[in-house]
Amino acid sequence: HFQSSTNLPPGPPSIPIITTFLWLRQSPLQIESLLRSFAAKYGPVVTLRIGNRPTIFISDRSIAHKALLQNGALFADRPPAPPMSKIISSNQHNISSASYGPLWRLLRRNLTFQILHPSRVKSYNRARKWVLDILLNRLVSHSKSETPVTVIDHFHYAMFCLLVLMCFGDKLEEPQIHEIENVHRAMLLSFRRFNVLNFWPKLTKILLRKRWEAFFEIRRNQEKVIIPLIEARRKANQNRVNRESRAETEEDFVVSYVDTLLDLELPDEDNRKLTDEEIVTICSEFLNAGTDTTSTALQWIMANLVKYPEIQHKLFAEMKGVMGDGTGEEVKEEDLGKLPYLRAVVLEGLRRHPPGHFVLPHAVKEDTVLENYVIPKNGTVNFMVAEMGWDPEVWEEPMAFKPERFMKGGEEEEVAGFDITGSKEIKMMPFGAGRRMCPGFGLAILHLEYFIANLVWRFEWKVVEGDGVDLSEKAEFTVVMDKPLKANIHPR
Ligand code: HEM
Repeated sequence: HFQSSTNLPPGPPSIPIITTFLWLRQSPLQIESLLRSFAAKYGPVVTLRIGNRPTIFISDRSIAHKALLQNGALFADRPPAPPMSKIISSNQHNISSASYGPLWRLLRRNLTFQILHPSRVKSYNRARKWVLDILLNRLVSHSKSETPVTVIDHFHYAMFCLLVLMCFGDKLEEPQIHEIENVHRAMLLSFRRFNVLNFWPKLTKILLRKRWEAFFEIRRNQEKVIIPLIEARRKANQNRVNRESRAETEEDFVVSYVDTLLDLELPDEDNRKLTDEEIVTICSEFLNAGTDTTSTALQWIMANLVKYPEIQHKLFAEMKGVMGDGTGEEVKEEDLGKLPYLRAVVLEGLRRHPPGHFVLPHAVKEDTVLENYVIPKNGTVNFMVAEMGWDPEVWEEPMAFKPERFMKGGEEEEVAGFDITGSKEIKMMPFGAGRRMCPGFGLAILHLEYFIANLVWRFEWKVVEGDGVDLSEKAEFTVVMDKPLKANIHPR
């Protein structure tokens, strides 16, 4: 039908400004259940109008595969940033918001090849050990009090430390890390409050002038804390002729993300260098992208290990098989590859409790046909991550937590063969899929495995009698536990 091939995907009729109000007032989880009911009514590709852009949601994994993998280049763009995000992203000069083009490619390649390359990731092992010791010491001193420990703040801090050390060099001390954390937290906490500024900037610049000022103040504070750190790396680097030779001469010199950003030249902008403000933006993207996501996943997984002691026991037994009886020692990174059940626990955690229930908004550069619908270039496209991983056609009892799915005899290929990038078929997509897929997925899995292994190796995690483990969700920056995990921990 010619008619249907020029149509937007179906969706509820709406008066734009009302949907926008609803969008702002409802919690994202309410939106998600609303979307589920729309999908039941209108099918797997649905249009909503938010602001003045048609927003399209895709809930079906094979359509997602068609869009993100088979037509990857068409669906790899991002929509223009709304006013507030434009400021936070230095006018879309970071990886997650840059439009699909040379700047995005440069920044993404820099992260992938300079920082996330396995040999470079290895060079951060001292940082990981340092942070693990901080975390374990905090837990050991807590366990002496014999009261339940609420873990999320500890997990969050540990992940944040790790990324700060990768970002600014591993010579920072805890007080400096706290300072960086404070300015970032201020920005994240205020997101909801500032969201309204995105929709009616002209109006809100007058009506909500104080709110705009508060927002600028938070951004300035962030720059005040981060720019001196950038300056310090710049000075340190000026003394060297060649960083690689320096790495050889100074045994403990570790290349940081900032170092690599200082070297970049922007191909589209007369090969200029990044400004300090842009570097602040890109560093803060790095810290934000990897902290809440990973610590949320860690909390969900530990919650399931507390709730299902038999799974925890099986995991401990697997480690014992590799480590022998040497309790007290840590599980080393080299050992992680010998622990398939550990990997299965992590994958199952990411499937059942993906930290983000949506990817970041995508866009197409040209009107594009998908499933006989037109995806318009002035629109936004999103994918329902959680739905994809809960498809009963792929997963038996999709809402159950069963790492055995990923082991021999389970419904999936074994962990070693499981393709989290979904290149042939999308069965879950906690990291997205295709060209915009999370570049940090390998690092995230390493961090999860390393911490889960050591947390379980060092302590037995037990449910708090009478409290249980409540797996209800709450949407914040990521989808977190509504009742944060509390557990009793006993040194093994
Ligand atoms: C469990 C942890 C993590 C999860 C679940 C996660 C998930 C995601 C998702 C769903 C996206 C959006 C994909 C899309 O728009 O199609 C994304 C993008 C991104 N993530 Fe992650 N992520 C995690 C950890 C990390 C880490 C550790 C880093 C940094 C090293 C990172 C850096 C990024 C960046 C830079 C992007 C933007 C990619 C682009 O637009 O090209 N993430 N992530």
